[in-house]
Amino acid sequence: MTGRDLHLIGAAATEETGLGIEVTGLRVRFGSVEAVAGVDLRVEQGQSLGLLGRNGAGKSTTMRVLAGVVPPAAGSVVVGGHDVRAHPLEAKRAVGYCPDVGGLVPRATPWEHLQLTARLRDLTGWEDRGRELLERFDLGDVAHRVTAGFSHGMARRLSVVLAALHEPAVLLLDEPFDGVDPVGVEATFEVIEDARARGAAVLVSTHLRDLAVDVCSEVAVLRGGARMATIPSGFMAGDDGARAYRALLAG
Ligand SMILES: Nc1ncnc2c1ncn2[C@@H]1O[C@H](COP(=O)(O)OP(=O)(O)OP(=O)(O)O)[C@@H](O)[C@H]1O
Repeated sequence: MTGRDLHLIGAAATEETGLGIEVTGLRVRFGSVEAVAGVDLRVEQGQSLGLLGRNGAGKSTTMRVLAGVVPPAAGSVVVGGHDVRAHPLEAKRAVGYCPDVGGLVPRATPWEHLQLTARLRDLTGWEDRGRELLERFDLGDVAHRVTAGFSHGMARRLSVVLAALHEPAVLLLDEPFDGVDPVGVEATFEVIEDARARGAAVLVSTHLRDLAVDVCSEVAVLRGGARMATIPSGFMAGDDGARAYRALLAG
């Protein structure tokens, strides 16, 4: 069975179970700032959606709600079939989350991060996959070096590895390409394609429109905390896509 076959099975399963990502009318407020002002998103199993928008558009806050880190003020958020408000633990279990910043323990090595992730998620028999992911992201040689001295790109790559380790039903990658070299970008593409092939829903927040177009079936554009449009990624490609994107940002 090929990855494409699995992908199609995943897509068919969505129609029956409604798993994936479903966000309706999401609102988040920090004091007087309305960070998210009514966002609707839907990502089917086996699909990947790119989240684009200017600084402060609400992308990371939306991601944090999906990951169970920030509570929604209003709206409905369902990940992997679990409502984040009604079933927060089940929702968190379904998700693999690469935050935009932080998340690593400076005194711990990549291998210790994997051990901690595995323990928190009650994983067994994860070691081969952990080793394979570290090699794929060119982190094998530093598997036992503390992360304190890691470059920004190395830390980004490890964060993607940790998000992907347990093969989550919902993969959330916030700025996974930021400062990452071509080897890391390629490895992240592979992780996204693998996730899609086994029927996971993937959400990728990035400022890199070209990479979003390459790896996502659709892109959603946020502006001022609200969703302006969700469109097939092909319409965002090339010079025409750049013009369309600028028009959506300008309103
Ligand atoms: N913890 C917080 N406290 C106060 N305001 C916040 C907090 N987190 C986010 N905000 C505000 O919410 C808005 C949306 O921020 P968010 O980080 O979600 O945007 P973003 O689209 O991810 O931006 P960027 O592309 O710069 O990462 C911004 O006005 C930001 O200042």
